[in-house]
Amino acid sequence: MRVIFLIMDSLGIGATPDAHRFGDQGANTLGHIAAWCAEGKADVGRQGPLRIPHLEQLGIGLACQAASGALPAGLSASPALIGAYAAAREQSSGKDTPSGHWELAGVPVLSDWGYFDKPTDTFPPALLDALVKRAGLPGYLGNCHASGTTILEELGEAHMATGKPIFYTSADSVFQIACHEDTFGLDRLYALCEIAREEVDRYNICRVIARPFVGQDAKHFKRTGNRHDLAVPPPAPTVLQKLAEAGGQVVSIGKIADIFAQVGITQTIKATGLDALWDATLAAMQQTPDHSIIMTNFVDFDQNYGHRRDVAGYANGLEYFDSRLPACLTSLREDDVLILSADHGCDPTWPGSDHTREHVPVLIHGKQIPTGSLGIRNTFADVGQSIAQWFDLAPFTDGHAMLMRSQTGHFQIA
Ligand SMILES: O=P(O)(O)O[C@H]1O[C@H](CO)[C@@H](O)[C@H]1O
Ligand SMILES: [Mn+2]
Ligand SMILES: [Mn+2]
Repeated sequence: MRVIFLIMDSLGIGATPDAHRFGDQGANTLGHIAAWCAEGKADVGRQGPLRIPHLEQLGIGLACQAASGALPAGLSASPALIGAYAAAREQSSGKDTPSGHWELAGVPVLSDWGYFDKPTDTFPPALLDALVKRAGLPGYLGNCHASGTTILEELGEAHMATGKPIFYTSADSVFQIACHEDTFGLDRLYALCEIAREEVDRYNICRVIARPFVGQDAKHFKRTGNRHDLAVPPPAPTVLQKLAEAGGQVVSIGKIADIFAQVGITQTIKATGLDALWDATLAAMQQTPDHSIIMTNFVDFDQNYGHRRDVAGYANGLEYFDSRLPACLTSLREDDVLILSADHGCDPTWPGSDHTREHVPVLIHGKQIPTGSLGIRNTFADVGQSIAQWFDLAPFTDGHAMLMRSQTGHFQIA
């Protein structure tokens, strides 16, 4: 058996009961995108109601309805279902990318991360001093909460002129560093991030993120695919690590290896953009042996559309993603299982530029997988627990398997 595990980064399907803790009551990434499309408010580069027929057949509309009480506008109430679907709630304390991925892989993060809360003068002086000293910097810019593209427009030129890196953060437990690839240098940025990783450990920060960019001036700055995330390792063995230790293959495509701090990954494939991520995923499906997990993170939904509050862009991305699904479905072997899910929401119609606390879809398809509802799941860890059961790995303390696999490879709703 192989599991093809595709993460549509930030594709939430409706606020969770605890969303008020985050100011996210009423958020609904998929629901609001579909509504805007149906109202003709997302006609840039595409037109009209949201068209995602293959995701619909996998149950995404019904999962959104189960989570939010409403079917996304334009989607069918009775699609010709080809899989089992659920809506899952996050148990982890944060709504960040690593927490979401780790919980999906069986390991929720119940402790709190450290956060840099203040909107300006954000970072502790001791941290800033240590970075300037250890990295031999002429100073720094930023030191605030910001959207990563807005801050380039504001400070990118000053950065080029002074050589001072741009430090910023968000509602997530992150320390982000933006530097120009040519004037500052990519290797220097990565080296600076390594130092920062050591320095932010004492603040219990989940990730340092290198945010390299290119371009001559504020109007033309563009972030590149050389983004690099330095995460702390997951707090306990994930299903990836368990399978790798049992001799299986774990293929990371895109950001997955970074998100898991390389733990439990046996092969890393880099790719940038929805098209290249799909190409790499389909190629890996041809080459990867039995007893393996292929896991891909489709970051564009989050990074290019969700955080940018770009509804039309998000809709366009979803329609493109959907158009690549048939090739994936026909590449599935007899006992392969395809899982589509997300790590948190990032509603592009929501105020600000941060993630939103939402249910995520869990869409499971395979030749042996029954069709129907798997209900509302109280933790994303139900996904990791299921995969562990399928591969006959030791069970997790969190989560309940959603579908049980018998010795003969037959699946049954648990
Ligand atoms: O605004 P940009 O730089 O895309 O950053 C976003 O990406 C980070 C990682 O997901 C989030 O914490 C958010 O700050
Ligand atoms: Mn994410
Ligand atoms: Mn994000």
